[in-house]
Amino acid sequence: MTQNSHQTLGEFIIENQEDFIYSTGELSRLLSSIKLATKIVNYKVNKAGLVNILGEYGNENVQGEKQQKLDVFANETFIETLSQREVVCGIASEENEDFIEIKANRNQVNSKYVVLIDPLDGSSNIDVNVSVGTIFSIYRRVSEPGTPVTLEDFLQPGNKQVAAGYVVYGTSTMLVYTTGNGVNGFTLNPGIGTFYLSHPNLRIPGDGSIYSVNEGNYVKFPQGVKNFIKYCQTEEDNRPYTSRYIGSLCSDFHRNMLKGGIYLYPSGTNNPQGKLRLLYECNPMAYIAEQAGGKASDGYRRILDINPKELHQRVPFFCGSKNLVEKAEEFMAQNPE
Ligand SMILES: O=P(O)(O)OC[C@H]1O[C@](O)(COP(=O)(O)O)[C@@H](O)[C@@H]1O
Ligand SMILES: [Mg+2]
Ligand SMILES: [Mg+2]
Repeated sequence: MTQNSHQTLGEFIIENQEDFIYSTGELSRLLSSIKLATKIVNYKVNKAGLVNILGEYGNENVQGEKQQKLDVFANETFIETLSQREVVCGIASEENEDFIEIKANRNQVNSKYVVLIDPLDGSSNIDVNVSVGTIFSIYRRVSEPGTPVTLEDFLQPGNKQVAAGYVVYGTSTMLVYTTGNGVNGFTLNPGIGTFYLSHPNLRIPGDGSIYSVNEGNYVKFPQGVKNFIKYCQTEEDNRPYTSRYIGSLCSDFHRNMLKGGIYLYPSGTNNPQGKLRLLYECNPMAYIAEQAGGKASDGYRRILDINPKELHQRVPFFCGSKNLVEKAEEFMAQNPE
């Protein structure tokens, strides 16, 4: 792997494509298209209040959530940017009920990749100028190229991902991704419109003193989670830990990756499967966490080994520093649901 701190994302993608077992340059073109779509979304996010893109769009998505204008803009931007470049044969998105087969001139796009995407993560923070993100997950299709794309091409376990990443539109805009050879972070220089390698070889500290969970749901949590939160708050050893919760998965995950910590979105009496979606939120973040030395589970099972059944299925999510996730799992095992 070649790295120098002033390397651009474009150079990094090209210079490291040989590390990718299926390397033909196709994945590099796909990653470059995601980079382009990210810049277009970033341009809107940064001046959201000035360009009438705050507030609700007026529709509900398949999750029953009110779509924000920026959800729709980001969704359309990623779908258009990837489709026009014929770098994917199919796209599944949080904002679309079904997957989209990409056709060019009515013919099947001959790409071997499908992408699953959360175009705008942390939607509840858009209107209040708190950082939001984008999450993507890439697989090789399982159906034969040239044949219709199938649901099976998307319902693959996370351990089959060939690449995954997220973007944080925060104080600066960062894109963090992996193709299975470690995790690297790039910061956008808005003046030039170029991403530069700013965080090479990211590693999550094994331990940490930050826990991120919406404690407003405390009474609905499983006993194991309640006990883990009490453990974090107990004055003992290097505890109590610090509670930090932004309410944007990308931003909470990113902070915990840099500082050490755990993010939890457990099941609750109101949502037995939790809130986060396995395919385009938990799998990509779990792949990045593991590639950076961290861990991700649903409290019991490794997220990446879960066999998906539905496009928008949800799973409880425990992710971050290895020792903290294992501690939380200990409490879950002591109080099985
Ligand atoms: O407001 P809650 O229930 O704590 O949920 C916050 C979580 O939901 C999400 O906003 C879900 O993602 P979307 O915004 O993409 O739907 C996560 O980013 C975040 O961690
Ligand atoms: Mg999300
Ligand atoms: Mg979203």
